[in-house]
Amino acid sequence: MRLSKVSFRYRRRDPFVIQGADAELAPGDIVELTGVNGAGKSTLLRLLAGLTRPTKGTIGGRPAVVGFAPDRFPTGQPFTVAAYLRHVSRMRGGARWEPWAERLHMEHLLATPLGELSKGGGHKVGLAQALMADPGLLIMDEPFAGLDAATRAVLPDLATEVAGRGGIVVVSDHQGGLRALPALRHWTVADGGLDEPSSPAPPPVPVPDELVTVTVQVPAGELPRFLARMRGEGYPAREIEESAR
Ligand SMILES: Nc1ncnc2c1ncn2[C@@H]1O[C@H](COP(=O)(O)OP(=O)(O)OP(=O)(O)O)[C@@H](O)[C@H]1O
Repeated sequence: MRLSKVSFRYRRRDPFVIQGADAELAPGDIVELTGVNGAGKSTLLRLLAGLTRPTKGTIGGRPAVVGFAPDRFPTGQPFTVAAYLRHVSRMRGGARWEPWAERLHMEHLLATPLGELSKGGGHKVGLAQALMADPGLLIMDEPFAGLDAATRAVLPDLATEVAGRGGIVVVSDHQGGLRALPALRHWTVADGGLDEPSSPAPPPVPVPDELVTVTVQVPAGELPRFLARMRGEGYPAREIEESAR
């Protein structure tokens, strides 16, 4: 996939948000995109996805199937999460959505109407619909923002799997969530220009969260409230079946 002298502005006479961007992406590439707020990261991601056309220049060789996880999932649709994922599955030729619901820790959200989702919940739905299609180009806009720790920990594996199948992955990220990946490419957007520094940014300071499993016994009548509270705080809490205890 190749970007040749790509420039973009939202309206005539507006300044260009992206100016003269040149870049090449090869199968298996994973790219981390950074830049200050308003630099043009989301704009560039939409151009890469083909959701917006360049004002000048061209983007060629885009893989046929694009998965796009937006920074804000549009929740104004009259579906529950499960109904929405079934709908996307039908549009994507019957792709299975259940494994994604499990990997993204969203089973407890399936009966929730899209309009009632939290920011992180909406984010998970956006990721599930993007991944479901087995994309040749996966674009994720700030996927680490608003996600609980267990789901953040899964994202590097998901990116690696798509790249391992020959896909291209481009991710805007302020948090260095993919920095542990070997051969991660790094792009920055500043003053409209797209740059790929030869020396990568320093590794992130935060240590990845280590997950431990604990068991807690609560009176049966309090279980729904307890689970809701834990999940509300971002923990993937679930009841353990009697036979599995
Ligand atoms: N729909 C739009 N119409 C007009 N201008 C827009 C639109 N969307 C974004 N912009 C402008 O384009 C510029 C780049 O915005 P963009 O959202 O791409 O930046 P970003 O790097 O993703 O920012 P952030 O880190 O805050 O998400 C900003 O000046 C923004 O105000």
